[in-house]
Amino acid sequence: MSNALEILGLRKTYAAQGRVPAKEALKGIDLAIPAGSIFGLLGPNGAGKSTLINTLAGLVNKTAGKVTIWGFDQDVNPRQSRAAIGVMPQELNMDPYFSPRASLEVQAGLYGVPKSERWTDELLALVGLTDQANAYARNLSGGMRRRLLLAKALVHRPQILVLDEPTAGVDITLREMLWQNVRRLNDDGMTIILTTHYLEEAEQMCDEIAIINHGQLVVQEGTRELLARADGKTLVIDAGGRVALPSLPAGAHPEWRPDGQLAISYPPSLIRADQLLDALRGAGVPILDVASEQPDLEEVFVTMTRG
Ligand SMILES: Nc1ncnc2c1ncn2[C@@H]1O[C@H](COP(=O)(O)OP(=O)(O)OP(=O)(O)O)[C@@H](O)[C@H]1O
Repeated sequence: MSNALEILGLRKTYAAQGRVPAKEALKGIDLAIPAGSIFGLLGPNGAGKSTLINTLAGLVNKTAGKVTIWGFDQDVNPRQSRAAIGVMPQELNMDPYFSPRASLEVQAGLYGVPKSERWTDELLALVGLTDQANAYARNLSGGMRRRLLLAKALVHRPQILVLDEPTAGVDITLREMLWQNVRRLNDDGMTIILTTHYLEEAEQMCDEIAIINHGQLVVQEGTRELLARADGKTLVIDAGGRVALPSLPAGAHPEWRPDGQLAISYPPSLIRADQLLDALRGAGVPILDVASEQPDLEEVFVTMTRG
């Protein structure tokens, strides 16, 4: 399987309700998600990310387009395509009287997982809920509920795991635990698709990223290639304090930072770092230390979703 998921011409228009007009949330999305990847789906608020994910999960009926999950067309083989995907939703609603163990058993029943193939205890251990296995869900903290949602998404051992904002509002310990789990599942071959508003997290976790805006795909690319699109780097120099600067190659912008460091931003497509260093050295500017800063995903994201 080369692509875990293929989406062609996906459209979704929410019907008008009363005075609320119809809303075209997805305007023809094409997307191919490689099997085995950790794939980030990014976009500003209202871009259509949840609509897309809910379409994959079968929670939203698409208006048009074709969705193929693990080789199964969603409309032709709904059962197989549903079995290949597990979704951890954003909302934390759950039955207050079900224990984590009972929730997982019910979920496994819904997916038709035979008793002999269930892995409830392993799942509870995986998400760190062994001690709470028999507690009422209403007594679980927000973080524990989130972990239970992750376990629920995994009961039928899907090939593809979709995480909708898995770390929104969770503390750093839980966030790390979630990412450890995600990496472990991915190492075992599971394809991971996630949405997040934390771009640093996407930069660290994702092999490939798609950005959507106003219901349209803006870009889909490897994380490294996407970062390389931003033609801006910064050379940060410790000159031992503020000194007079020579004129620098056109396109370079020097600036003194509050900590006394000299930051020169420049387009690497036009200027090489050694040209800047030569110009400084030639003018007798001391270079006690030097570091290079790359643009981050945040900058690329803002540029690509502007307007
Ligand atoms: N059930 C619905 N009925 C009508 N309109 C909807 C419905 N769900 C979403 N929308 C609209 O569709 C658009 C896309 O919403 P969606 O929730 O998919 O965006 P999102 O990218 O997930 O946003 P966020 O980052 O805020 O979660 C928005 O304009 C939203 O108001």
